[in-house]
Amino acid sequence: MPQILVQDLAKTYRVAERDPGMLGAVRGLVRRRWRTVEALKDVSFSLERGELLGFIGPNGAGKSTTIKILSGILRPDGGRVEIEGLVPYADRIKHVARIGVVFGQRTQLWWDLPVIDGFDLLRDIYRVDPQRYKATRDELVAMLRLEKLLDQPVRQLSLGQRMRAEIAAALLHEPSILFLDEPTIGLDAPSKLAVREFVKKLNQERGVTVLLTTHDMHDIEALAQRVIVIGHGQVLADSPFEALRANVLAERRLFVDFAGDAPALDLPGAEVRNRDGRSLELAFDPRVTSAPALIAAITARHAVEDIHVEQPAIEEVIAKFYDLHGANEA
Ligand SMILES: Nc1ncnc2c1ncn2[C@@H]1O[C@H](COP(=O)(O)OP(=O)(O)OP(=O)(O)O)[C@@H](O)[C@H]1O
Repeated sequence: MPQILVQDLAKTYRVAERDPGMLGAVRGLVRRRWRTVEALKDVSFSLERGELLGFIGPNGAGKSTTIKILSGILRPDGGRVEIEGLVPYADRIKHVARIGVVFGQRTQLWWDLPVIDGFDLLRDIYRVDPQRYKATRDELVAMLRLEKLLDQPVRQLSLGQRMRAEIAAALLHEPSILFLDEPTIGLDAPSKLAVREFVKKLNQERGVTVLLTTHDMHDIEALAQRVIVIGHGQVLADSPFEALRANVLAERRLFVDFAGDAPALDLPGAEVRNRDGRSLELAFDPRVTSAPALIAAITARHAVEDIHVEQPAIEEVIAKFYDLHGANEA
């Protein structure tokens, strides 16, 4: 039995419609019109203990809705969810003791309280054994470099500092599963790296299962062994990222700087993408030709100063995938 099982999950929201202007607002008070939004149609996947899953999709695809259902905040309209044998929305109290949740855009700490007091409150809420709590807290404080922040009210923390405190807060009761909804949103580069490094360690050394949603493809590249892409309320892909790349945008790019002006080249299997002064950019499909074959053909006929090969950035691969599935912003 997988640790997380999701089958045919469906969730529809009812949204009040309003005509524009003041008159529309008044009319809306008297007679409401409703529209439905199918956030999830039939989402199915499962996760084994210790996996680190990147859960991605364009804006409005249903990622947060899925996390809210998995964490027991929302009840689905259809389908089945079981996490360690519990149904999150039905067995909420038992369930929340086993999971940690971080929503990048919201805080679970108390805005006006010093960080350490918020931690202590969570200890009481989760009824964590005091000795165990102290050991876990001190370890998290050291790992996330929170020592100097403990006495500061949460509202005084920078975004990056707050995010580190939020992650610690979500882990004080030692959950076996961590849901991270955009944990690096708005963070500067060093803070992003710190969060990534911590999440990786938590997963690899403690075996905590992680489900991560993010729009930052570098998070995915750095962390996720497996990626699920959702769009239109459905799972569009579920595979290791490299398999997705191979299916979507296998092409490689060859960048050549010539000793003189870049020549007009016509090489089988390669297409000139850009030619500018002495530089040339070629795109090629590695299943058709290879970088060494192209380099050999070019250097046999032309004096070359520099040459390197790149693969398309992960953002490009994902953008192309959304495009192919007509899944841009739902
Ligand atoms: N409380 C709500 N009431 C009405 N509609 C909602 C509500 N929450 C989400 N939706 C709608 O459900 C759909 C899925 O939203 P959700 O927040 O799950 O997407 P997401 O993939 O997390 O998007 P993003 O990447 O923009 O955060 C969207 O069309 C959204 O407008």
